[in-house]
Amino acid sequence: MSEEFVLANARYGKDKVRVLRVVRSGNEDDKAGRHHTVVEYNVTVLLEGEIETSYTKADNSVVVATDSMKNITYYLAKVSPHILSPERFAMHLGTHIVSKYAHIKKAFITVEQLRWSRIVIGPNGQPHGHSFVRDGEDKRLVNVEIDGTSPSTLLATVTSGLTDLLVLKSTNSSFDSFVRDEYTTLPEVDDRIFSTSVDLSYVFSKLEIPLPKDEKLLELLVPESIAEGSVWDEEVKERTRRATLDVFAEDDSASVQATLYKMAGRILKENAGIDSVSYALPNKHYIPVDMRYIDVDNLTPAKAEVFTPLSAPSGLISATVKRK
Ligand SMILES: O=c1[nH]c(=O)c2[nH]c(=O)[nH]c2[nH]1
Repeated sequence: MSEEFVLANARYGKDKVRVLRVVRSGNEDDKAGRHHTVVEYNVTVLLEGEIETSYTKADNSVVVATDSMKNITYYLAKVSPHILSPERFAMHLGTHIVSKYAHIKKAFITVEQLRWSRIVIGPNGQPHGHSFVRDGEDKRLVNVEIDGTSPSTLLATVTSGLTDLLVLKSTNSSFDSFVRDEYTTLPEVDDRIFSTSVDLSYVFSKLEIPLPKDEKLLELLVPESIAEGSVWDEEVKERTRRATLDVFAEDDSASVQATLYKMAGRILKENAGIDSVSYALPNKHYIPVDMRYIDVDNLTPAKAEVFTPLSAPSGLISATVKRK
């Protein structure tokens, strides 16, 4: 009798592979001249392909162990010339796995990069050669999908962005003219605090990577097209973070929705290689304290100076903006 169910989809892999990589570029013999760069990544590797029988027939012959995925991640962290760019490293990892295992058709690589910024020392602000500071809880987040279903090329979809960028502005934010009915208790305000924790992601135009013929190259390094690709350069990261902060600070905000749309538009204007931009912006409410108990006006927007953060609930405003 045939079973009454089938495997609808399957994807598996390793999560939270934590890696810190030191890149040494100065004169190591001279303690004072040592110049290092560090990156810290949390990597997720997930695979799809001809792996059904591992679920349906207990057939482990199709299983690349998740432990091996962890080992490949460490190995490429050691040898990849792309380690300092999370986008390129993720592409290297994904293309390496899909081209090495014929029955693995797709790789989904996520790289979360934690902040380690160079410490600036002394009165003249000298960047230190090998000391770093966690100067923010925001993270860079990169998702790469490598599609190896076609025989001669790999198709890469690269999504990049940031999470947990906490911002607050203390004026130039209003919210009025919204629906008023029997459920409405929120007063209209021409001035309020606007605070959010920015989650931003943007999708680059798809990239075709021709499979290199040289086995060695495939084994060890990335296809040239990744190395040459310039669209993932640091400048894009800097421009998108800058656009987010600039627009947030400068906009005379009519709502989170309206500010979000302007941020996304600026990113699309400034970055030709980006096809669409998504934001998720929690509206982290700060409520003026009602001080009428002591006959003090702290509620009129212009007089509101003491606020209390509302940990929950928060609004959650999200949208994707794309080119026409
Ligand atoms: O900018 C805002 N957008 C909303 O949709 C909303 N809803 C709400 O209660 N406050 C706000 N603020």
